[in-house]
Amino acid sequence: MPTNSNFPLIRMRRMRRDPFSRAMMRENVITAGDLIYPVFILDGANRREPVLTMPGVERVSVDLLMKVAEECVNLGIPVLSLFPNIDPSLKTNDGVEATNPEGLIPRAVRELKKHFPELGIMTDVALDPYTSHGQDGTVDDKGSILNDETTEMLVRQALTQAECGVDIVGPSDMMDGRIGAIREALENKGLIHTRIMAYSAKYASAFYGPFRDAVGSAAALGKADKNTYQMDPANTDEALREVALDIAEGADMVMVKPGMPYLDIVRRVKDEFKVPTFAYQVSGEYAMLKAAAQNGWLDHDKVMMESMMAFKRAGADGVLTYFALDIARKLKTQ
Ligand SMILES: NCC(=O)CCC(=O)O
Ligand SMILES: [Mg+2]
Repeated sequence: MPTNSNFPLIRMRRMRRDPFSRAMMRENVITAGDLIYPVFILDGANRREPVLTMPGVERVSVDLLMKVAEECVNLGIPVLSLFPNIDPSLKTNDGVEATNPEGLIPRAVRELKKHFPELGIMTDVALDPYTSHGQDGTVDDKGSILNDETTEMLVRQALTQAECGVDIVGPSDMMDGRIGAIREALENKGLIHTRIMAYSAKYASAFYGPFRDAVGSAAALGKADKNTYQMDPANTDEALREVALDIAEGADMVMVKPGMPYLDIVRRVKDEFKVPTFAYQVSGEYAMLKAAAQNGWLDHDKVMMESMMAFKRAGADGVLTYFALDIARKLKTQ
């Protein structure tokens, strides 16, 4: 026995013995209010297409999106986040379709706000669903992603979204200076209530693979990578610098992405800045858990809830997750 042990005065198992004492000492809880539900949408009416690499996830047309929104409201999920699958004929080098006020996302936002004014709506500010090459910005003839030209387009995209009533814009592109540029443009237009959730520490991750199938940018991107703007998975201090810059530029909330493999970053960001901090359990994380569960290798609901608890324990104030409906339904029956 080590000399500093107080055994048997201290028996850690005493408090774990019964459900009531486990409940008394539980440090974290999961609620529906922690969830943000990312939804893929496409043009047309009464259309739904399964995303084959994300079992249980579909792309839906705007009319069917209303049913999804209704379920979010009924389950107490506060925010729905929209991602578009854009018709290839509308894609260009500069992704200008992202600024079309009659485009898919603006139409969806107006429809949602008309029917569910109390539901928070978040939109992605990024050009990859709209570009012919699948990068998040304008590409020059040497293949470089142009920071400042891209930022101008992102500002126009964010204003288009804010003008049709979106509550939260989520710039996910990792261009330098875009949070400040978007915040200034929103203020200048009197759009002072539009919240910004900055994808501040977004890593160049292979866990995004299924998402690129879902929005239809995978084929265009091919074998290219996003290493010149998204972060190197080897770094942590750099994430803190990115977050500090986005807060200084006017972000209301910051995000770390991916989620489970980057919980160390979530914890460092929360400890350092004490601002609303979110994590994105990305498509590849979802696909891994779903595939293992489908094979009978993992218990679906248990790993889903445990992964959510891991985000809470790491300090996340909320999580964007494709499991959001499943988690909220489960909470309701518990
Ligand atoms: N801007 C949003 C994403 O890139 C999501 C990635 C994923 O779910 O894999
Ligand atoms: Mg940055």
